Amino acid sequence: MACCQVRTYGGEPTGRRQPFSIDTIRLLGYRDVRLGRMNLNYGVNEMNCNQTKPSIVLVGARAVGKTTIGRKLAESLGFAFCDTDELIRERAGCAIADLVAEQGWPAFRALEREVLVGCVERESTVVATGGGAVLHLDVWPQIKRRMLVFWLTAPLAVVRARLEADPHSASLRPSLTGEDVVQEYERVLRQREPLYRDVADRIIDCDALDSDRIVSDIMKILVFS
Ligand SMILES: Nc1ncnc2c1ncn2[C@@H]1O[C@H](COP(=O)(O)OP(=O)(O)OP(=O)(O)O)[C@@H](O)[C@H]1O
Ligand SMILES: O=C(O)C1=C[C@@H](O)[C@@H](O)[C@H](O)C1
Ligand SMILES: [Mg+2]
Repeated sequence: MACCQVRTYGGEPTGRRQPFSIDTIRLLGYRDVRLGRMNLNYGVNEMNCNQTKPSIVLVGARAVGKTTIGRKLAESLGFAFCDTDELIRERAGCAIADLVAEQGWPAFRALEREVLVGCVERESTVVATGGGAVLHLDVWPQIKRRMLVFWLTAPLAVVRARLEADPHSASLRPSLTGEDVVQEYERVLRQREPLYRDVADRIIDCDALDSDRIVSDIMKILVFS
């Protein structure tokens, strides 16, 4: 029986974070929680002992595959799935592009913040976030106390191609700056990369792999007892 969950922080005493190995931690069905060697030195944060299974949050740039991977990962884990953009659409009662056109990005970000805060209490859930969810700096410490955060990355060319090919891009991903969406992509990504890095417990380089392969790679990281 599980008694307590632990969360490890990868990183050096300097504060510079590194991806760490959570392979040795039985995060799911954890009868026996052990810490990787490096983590012993760098701090352990006890998580809520009543929580049954730690939820997983996916962050990353637009069109990197958070929704696609998140849905499949949830299925593989037997977890619930939720998507913050979907919840925002439900609350707004319209497409993201219409919300932004009518009320502007601040209205979208306000709803996004509410939805993110609502996700903090979710158990046994995979949460796919929107590309800008990391902008809500004050919410992430709460999220990180209870959930594992995976940052999905892929080469710029791969993501740009998906962004252009995705028929949902127009309604899901209106321009953030007034520039062409593909043009602004690289600059926005550069600005946000430190934020993704800062919240991430683990970085998943999706490269141009198919989604089943990415899910199976993530499943291998999560060790079952
Ligand atoms: N591994 C993959 N291989 C090929 N196509 C993919 C892969 N992952 C996602 N896609 C495609 O890329 C597009 C964007 O994927 P998805 O909507 O999952 O991205 P996202 O990260 O959730 O984007 P957003 O930040 O806007 O929510 C979709 O058309 C999806 O089918
Ligand atoms: O990168 C962003 O800021 C966004 C990404 C999408 O997932 C949506 O959340 C919305 O279009 C904003
Ligand atoms: Mg998405």
